[in-house]
Amino acid sequence: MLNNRTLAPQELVQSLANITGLQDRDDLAVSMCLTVYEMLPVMAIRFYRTVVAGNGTGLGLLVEFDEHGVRQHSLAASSGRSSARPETDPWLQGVLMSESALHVAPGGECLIMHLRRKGEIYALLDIRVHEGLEPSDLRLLQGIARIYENHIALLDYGETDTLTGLLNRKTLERQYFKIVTALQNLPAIQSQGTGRRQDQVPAQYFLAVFDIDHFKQINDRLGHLFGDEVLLLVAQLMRSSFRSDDCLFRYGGEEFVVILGPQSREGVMLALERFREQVEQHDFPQIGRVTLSGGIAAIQPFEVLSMTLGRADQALYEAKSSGRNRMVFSEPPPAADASGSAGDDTIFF
Ligand SMILES: Nc1nc2c(ncn2[C@@H]2O[C@H](COP(=O)(O)OP(=O)(O)OP(=O)(O)O)[C@@H](O)[C@H]2O)c(=O)[nH]1
Repeated sequence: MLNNRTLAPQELVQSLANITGLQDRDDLAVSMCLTVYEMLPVMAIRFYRTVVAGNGTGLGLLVEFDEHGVRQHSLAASSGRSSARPETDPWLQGVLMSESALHVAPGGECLIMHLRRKGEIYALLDIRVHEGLEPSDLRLLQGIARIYENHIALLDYGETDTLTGLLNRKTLERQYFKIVTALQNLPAIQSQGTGRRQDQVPAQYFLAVFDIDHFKQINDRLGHLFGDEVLLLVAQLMRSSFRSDDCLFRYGGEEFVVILGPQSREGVMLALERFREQVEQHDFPQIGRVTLSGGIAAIQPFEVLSMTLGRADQALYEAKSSGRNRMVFSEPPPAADASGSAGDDTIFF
């Protein structure tokens, strides 16, 4: 069924105000779809997020909007990894590779629009219409897309650490809360699953804390500017070493946090060891060799951030006191099993 509604200007402004009032990117995607659906004569809208797959960039369906209402697919911890099936439509894949921001299918009944973030394609909006949109509708659509992109840029600015460009401490709290909420809802998510093997994702998330070894000596010997340069280089090494859907934070000073998952304990240890070795082997200008130590804790569904951080910190302390330049796993809290820990279970989406 075609949505023939045309919004009055005051409703339009209200809709746009709603978009710019949101901080959660998943809610933002829903609000964006709702606005377009209400504003233009469309039949259906799909919002895809770009996801990094093994062999390049793919698409994950995040929101579907049509006459039946809205269907939102879970993203794994909002990390950009869609739990929905990956999109394999060759036309959509082609659009993803293209430079042009707006694509109209022959016949005009399908429009795809790029949504960009930091110059890269961040999402695709797939709009199905009964007949081609008017030029004025297209301009309206492009305007909404600009508002969305500008708002994402502002969110990015508020969520990142100015020196390293990594996510900041405030964002860690929000991200952590999202993960534990998803883990707590695990049984509900499981019951909605298709049960297909390829839809199964290991349910464990991990939090790792790193601290640069003897960083004070670097500052004392060469000055804070050199110290800052080391922080910057470590952040760059983090970006190149970890997967793009791992969440990287500067926690404060020379402490960094990574949230990894869903992953196995072995996979996490492998990733962290690889990063530790990369830092150890990197030639830091004027300084030479820099090492770091880390502590890792599995995130428990009913544990608050300060407790998980506390366990990771304790493991970090052990890494420091047993010689530095190493990663140490924290043991789960004694009550973990009784509290509904996901353990080695699987999240079904
Ligand atoms: N350059 C720079 N230094 C910082 C920043 N934040 C914290 N520091 C410094 O980081 C140093 C941390 O030193 P310590 O906590 O004693 O630890 P460490 O020297 O790394 O020793 P270990 O952690 O035990 O290996 C202090 O000298 C802080 O002043 C920053 O943003 N820039």
